[in-house]
Amino acid sequence: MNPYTGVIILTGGQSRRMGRNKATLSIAGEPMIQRLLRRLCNDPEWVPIISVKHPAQFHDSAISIAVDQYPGKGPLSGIHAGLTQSPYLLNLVTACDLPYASRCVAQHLRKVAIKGDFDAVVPVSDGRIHPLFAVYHRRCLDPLERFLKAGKGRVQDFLQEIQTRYTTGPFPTRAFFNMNRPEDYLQVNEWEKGQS
Ligand SMILES: Nc1nc2c(ncn2[C@@H]2O[C@H](COP(=O)(O)OP(=O)(O)OP(=O)(O)O)[C@@H](O)[C@H]2O)c(=O)[nH]1
Repeated sequence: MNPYTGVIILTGGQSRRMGRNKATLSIAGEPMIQRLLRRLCNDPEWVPIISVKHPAQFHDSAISIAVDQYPGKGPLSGIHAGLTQSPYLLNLVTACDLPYASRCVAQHLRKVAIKGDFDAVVPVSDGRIHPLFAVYHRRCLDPLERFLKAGKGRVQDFLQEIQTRYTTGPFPTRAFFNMNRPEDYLQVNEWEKGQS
């Protein structure tokens, strides 16, 4: 198996609940997108692809950008764009609002995907599935395209149409903590203060 894995970082959301762009929220002086690049892509075998709604949203000549082809369809649209752009068979998809996204978890998901040859490997923690920190095989692209063309958009529904493996870990605390609202961001800042 090719050792390279795409890391598709979804940044094309509207951040309505947060009220400001979650991809650029700063944690200990570091914007979320940079934090994710550092945490997940500090090994050359984990190659970032930034999934955006508009090309103007992010620019870095060293990083591949994937632009939504199904605007308004939410995270699945970003996953579709990322998989279209990715030359790799296996791809970690991550939301941009996960401050404690963990490469150990990503590696575990990748191993499970390789061992069982699944279309997607999705973690389950505290009884909740986390499809926005999950590994997707590139062959999800065709079924995903059909799904989106049929006007559908719910991630959970899509996972039922492919060979999805759910895995329960154990996973590190907070690995799937996501910041949707200002109070979640405040909570992360409190945790970070406790670290210093
Ligand atoms: N590329 C792309 N990413 C998206 C899209 N919608 C959501 N995302 C990303 O998917 C992840 C989860 O998004 P949500 O928190 O469900 O939605 P959101 O639009 O960011 O936030 P709300 O407006 O508060 O629902 C985030 O990383 C978003 O940036 C989209 O249409 N395109």
